[in-house]
Amino acid sequence: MITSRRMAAVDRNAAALGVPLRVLMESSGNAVARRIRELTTPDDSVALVCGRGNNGGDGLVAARFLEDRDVAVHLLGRPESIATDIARANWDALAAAGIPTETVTDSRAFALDDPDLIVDAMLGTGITGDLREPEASVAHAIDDDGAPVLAVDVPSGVDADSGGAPGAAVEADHVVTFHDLKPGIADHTDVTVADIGIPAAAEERVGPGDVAVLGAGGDRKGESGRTFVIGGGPYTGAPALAAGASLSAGADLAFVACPESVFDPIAGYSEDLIVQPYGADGADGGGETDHLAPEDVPELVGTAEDHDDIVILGPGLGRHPETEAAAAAFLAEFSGTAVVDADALALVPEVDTEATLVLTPNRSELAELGGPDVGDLVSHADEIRDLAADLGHVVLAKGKVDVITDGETVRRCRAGTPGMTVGGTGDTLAGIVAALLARAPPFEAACVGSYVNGRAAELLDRGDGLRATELQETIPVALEGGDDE
Ligand SMILES: NC(=O)C1=CN([C@@H]2O[C@H](COP(=O)(O)OP(=O)(O)OC[C@H]3O[C@@H](n4cnc5c(N)ncnc54)[C@H](O)[C@@H]3O)[C@@H](O)[C@H]2O)[C@@H](O)CC1
Ligand SMILES: [K+]
Repeated sequence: MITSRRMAAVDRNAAALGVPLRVLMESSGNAVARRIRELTTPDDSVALVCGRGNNGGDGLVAARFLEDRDVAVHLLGRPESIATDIARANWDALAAAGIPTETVTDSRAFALDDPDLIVDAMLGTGITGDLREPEASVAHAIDDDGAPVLAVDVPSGVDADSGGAPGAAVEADHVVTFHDLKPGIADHTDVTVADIGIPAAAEERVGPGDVAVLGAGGDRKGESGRTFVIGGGPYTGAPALAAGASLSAGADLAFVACPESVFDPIAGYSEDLIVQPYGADGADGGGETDHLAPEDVPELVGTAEDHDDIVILGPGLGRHPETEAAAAAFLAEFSGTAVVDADALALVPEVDTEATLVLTPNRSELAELGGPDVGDLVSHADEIRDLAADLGHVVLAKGKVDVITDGETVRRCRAGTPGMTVGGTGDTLAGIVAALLARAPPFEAACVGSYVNGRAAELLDRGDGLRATELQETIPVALEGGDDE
């Protein structure tokens, strides 16, 4: 089953893999023609009613494959108003081949010549709102005719996702849909799902299509979030990189909560970051602390939850026993959304948490979480999926090829360059994922985050000389979908 939004991502990914929509439409139209042959005898007449979008384009291609048959092509609207280049090219191809066509500019002039089968190629997944004219009147005319109806992709007027048909809609006897079943027609009695040659990698690999549909339909659609990095102590660069990358990926504000001892260097990196020191008086009131400790936790949880911040827990925290106890206490008490990275990861299996987490382990951290200790993540993807299911969190395992899983679905992401082995690219990834968590569900944020981080490195074109700080320049370009492969 596939939603229209996911289908839009997949067809864009297919194009990036060298299989453009024009090629897919050829397969779709061919599949429709094959089903028409199954449903009719050579002497039967077929009326193809085509809209001005790509659903109509499928019908026009089908007509070309049925040149030997008694076929009438009705285009709803003037040829100049055909909405897509591919559909128009297929209209021109019919004309060039001398296949007779008819344009319907007024629904009152629409007449069927007693066909044995009507093909509804008016509208597919591109419908918005109720059927307008002339489509609404033509839908009634099709129903009134009484001939059997074959719908292309979905019956026109029916929402492919919900199955709802608020206004007029075609009642189809048969449906040919493409690539995968659409939820809105799952209960239809005669649906043929046609394989149109979309490569499996277009679904399994994260690609530009996933970026293109991001945010449309997410849980927290349209919101730009605040990122709250809890990190730093023994290290100072990691939390600053994570916070900076999250700003580049669209967060409105990025805070870093760090021990007082490292306030100065972290605050000195960038005027864009808001640095909030904790533990100024030390655990026992005697001097500043240099690490996260359990007594800092209630205030951090309170701050993050009060502002609905997306937390990044871990970058540069180190492994002081008090820090580990504090990170575990944070996870136990926090009920919001967080990316857990670096030293904080090892604590996740020990803690019961209500928080929604995206875990971003590298190879050794994955092994510490209970996952496989391997370089080739892809051939151990099932184990990583099972780990994510056991933990109940999204896992983004970082490797040459990243493996991302919510415990059910597994995707992989090959974006990136060899130069990304440089320190800090894991921190930028955590920052990007945090920013995306404000606008998309966790699995989607993790998938797209992996792609955007890798793509940002590709766009820099630095080879081995990559620096993680530079990614902040190209993250926005990668997120815009600029320079699609
Ligand atoms: N996504 C894919 O991978 C593929 C899609 N294909 C086809 O492309 C279709 C989607 O094409 P499009 O996105 O061009 O969309 P459609 O062809 O479904 O509809 C778009 C057209 O309908 C008009 N329209 C929208 N709402 C309307 C309404 N309520 N009343 C009247 N007119 C309305 C628009 O102005 C536009 O001209 C799919 O259903 C499928 O048939 C296939 O060709 C190949 C593969
Ligand atoms: K249709």
